[in-house]
Amino acid sequence: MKVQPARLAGVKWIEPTVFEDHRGFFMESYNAAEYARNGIAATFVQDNHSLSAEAGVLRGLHYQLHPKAQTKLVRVVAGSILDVVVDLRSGSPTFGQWESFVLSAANKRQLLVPVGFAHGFCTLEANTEVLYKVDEVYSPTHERGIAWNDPALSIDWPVTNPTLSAKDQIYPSLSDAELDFVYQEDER
Ligand SMILES: Cc1cn([C@H]2C[C@H](O)[C@@H](COP(=O)(O)OP(=O)(O)O[C@H]3O[C@@H](C)C(=O)[C@@H](O)[C@H]3O)O2)c(=O)[nH]c1=O
Repeated sequence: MKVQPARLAGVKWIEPTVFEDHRGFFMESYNAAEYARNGIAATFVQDNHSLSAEAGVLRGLHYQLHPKAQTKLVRVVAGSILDVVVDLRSGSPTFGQWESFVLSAANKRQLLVPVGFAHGFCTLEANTEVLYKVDEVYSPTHERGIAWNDPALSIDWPVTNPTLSAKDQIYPSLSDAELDFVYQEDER
């Protein structure tokens, strides 16, 4: 596997080793020891799987507060997404900045989203399935969000009129969001 640091410190772009043959392919989509050797030492406790039926479904921007803050390891097994992370860490040189990545069933890439980031994605194809591991369980009382279209973020989404959940239509802007993340110098 290859792991590359993203522009935003702590975010990692992962290229698994894929073995292709006449039957199709095989890959280790996760291996605790190998990922730890590559600097991804989270202990994952929950696996999530979502299907979005149409292109232009946007889920986000989501995070959980401490003590239920989550590291996420994201991949796509059908279709494709534009995956977006936003730095929410107080004291970070890149606070409020976003970065995006295309994850697809075809490219088999994974994205490591550390604690301290809001996460969201927009589907680029119908019937897109996203799988992600998290290192803290879901906690509705700690769940928070930021408006996907906050002008202060000005994220370059692939659609202007996405399909949203009711919850995602009323999240506040970054300036009004409740945050409890602090940037640590060693977060590379
Ligand atoms: C996230 C989550 C939701 N649920 C339930 C709550 C709700 O009834 C239903 C759908 O939840 P949501 O609308 O929050 O699902 P969704 O909008 O897909 O939320 C997800 O979005 C992406 C971008 C993330 O980063 C995830 O962490 C998560 O927040 O599933 C769980 O039971 N466990 C979970 O871990």
